[in-house]
Amino acid sequence: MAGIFKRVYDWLLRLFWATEMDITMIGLQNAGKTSLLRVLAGGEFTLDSIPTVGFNMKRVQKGHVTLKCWDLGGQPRFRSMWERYCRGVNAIVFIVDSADTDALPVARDELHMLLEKPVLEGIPLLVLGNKSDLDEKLSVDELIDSLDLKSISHREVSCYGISAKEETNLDAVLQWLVARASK
Ligand SMILES: Nc1nc2c(ncn2[C@@H]2O[C@H](COP(=O)(O)OP(=O)(O)OP(=O)(O)O)[C@@H](O)[C@H]2O)c(=O)[nH]1
Ligand SMILES: [Mg+2]
Repeated sequence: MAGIFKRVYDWLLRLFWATEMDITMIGLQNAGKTSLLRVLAGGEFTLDSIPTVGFNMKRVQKGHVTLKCWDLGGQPRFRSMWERYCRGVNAIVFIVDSADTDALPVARDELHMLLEKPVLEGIPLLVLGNKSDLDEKLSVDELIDSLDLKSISHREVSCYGISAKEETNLDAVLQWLVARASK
């Protein structure tokens, strides 16, 4: 019975208070952006995910909020597009493979270079250390240090550990994003 009330309540919220927000997901190749988006959108996790060429877009529904998620290719040849797709969005999600310590210095440099662009000033940033299911993963504190997140100013910054594979902490990700819908 409670389930029916919840569905009717969500439907009324959507009807009278529908909100759409833009989210851009960036990060180096193989971080797990496309895998995360696929799982958030209700799809299955696959180990043989194909590298993104250009970008991919999916809508994710969370209550009355529709998250329009732009998932960009992370290979070097696509990184020059990141800035364009980050302009004017409600939040930027930067994803790293938390078990790939060799890639972190490059990820840090790419992130800081992007955030220096004046046009992106103030846009909230959510950093996700993906693949927390792997033994070699770094902790959130280690990620904050490796990516030098404490030096970032003039914007909100949060960092979570997640696993797209095991669907760990994904609800916290959606809640964080939805809370930035009207900002
Ligand atoms: N163990 C584990 N593997 C993951 C996880 N998320 C993604 N992967 C794997 O990591 C690889 C890369 O995933 P993608 O989602 O294609 O990575 P991407 O960031 O979209 O890569 P580009 O599109 O090239 O930028 C795939 O083999 C995925 O199966 C995770 O949470 N845990
Ligand atoms: Mg991809």
